[in-house]
Amino acid sequence: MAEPAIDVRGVWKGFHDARRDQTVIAIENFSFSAAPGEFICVLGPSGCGKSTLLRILADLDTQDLGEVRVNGHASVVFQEHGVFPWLSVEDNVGYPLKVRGVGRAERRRRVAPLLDLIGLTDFKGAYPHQLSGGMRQRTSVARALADDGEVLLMDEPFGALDEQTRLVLQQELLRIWQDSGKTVVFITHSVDEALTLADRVLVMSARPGRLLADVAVPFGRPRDILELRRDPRYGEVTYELWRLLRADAATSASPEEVAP
Ligand SMILES: Nc1ncnc2c1ncn2[C@@H]1O[C@H](COP(=O)(O)OP(=O)(O)OP(=O)(O)O)[C@@H](O)[C@H]1O
Repeated sequence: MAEPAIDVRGVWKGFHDARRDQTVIAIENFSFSAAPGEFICVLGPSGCGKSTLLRILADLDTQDLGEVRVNGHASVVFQEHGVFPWLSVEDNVGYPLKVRGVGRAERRRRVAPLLDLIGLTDFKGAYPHQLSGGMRQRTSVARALADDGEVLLMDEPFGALDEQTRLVLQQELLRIWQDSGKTVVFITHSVDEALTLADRVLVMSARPGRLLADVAVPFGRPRDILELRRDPRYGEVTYELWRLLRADAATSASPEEVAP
């Protein structure tokens, strides 16, 4: 069997809560692995530790316990504010190349097909404040593609967008991913988004984040994200994921959260 692209074993992570002078466990004994080219969605309620997990995978934070192996370079797309307001679209996308010392002419040459891919060629000279939210997120995705890691880590990249823009970008992401062979870890709190995109959905419990279930998504590829919703299995898996989340919410509410 091929070596996993990502291997996470028994990861724990806590943060010091200065107000209460105690440690809050954000991630509890979390393990999973991803095969090269697999699309994994991590689904869980707000505050369950999804971003923390992603930051650990991206090497932006370290776990307290456990092992994390990411094979190759990881590129990251954040939820919002992922683009530099003082750079044009073209310079935002080319930024990772600049950091590596790639000269201006070569950057332009490499960025051009990416701008084309995300449909922003006509806006390459625009600045983020002149763009819609969807265009900014496209820019973010293109920048991660310019960075060209074998692994793409995405932290709720479409969370702040309206439903229609979100669907368009999901379909685009699937198309780009399908041709790229990249391994993707995509964080979301949307059941629909997870089912639309993923090969496997890792369901996280409410804080502390534990792996509740690793659910295989039964739909083939390539996916038409509208047709998908007509598949009778769509309702079944949606129900299964909601059932897991609801059962966890019922058992994990802290006394102060359920107190009248
Ligand atoms: N730097 C930090 N210092 C202290 N506590 C933190 C820090 N980062 C995260 N936490 C805590 O860890 C827990 C998990 O946070 P995290 O941001 O990973 O959750 P999340 O699932 O990504 O949430 P959301 O879906 O709302 O973005 C939360 O209780 C949060 O308050």
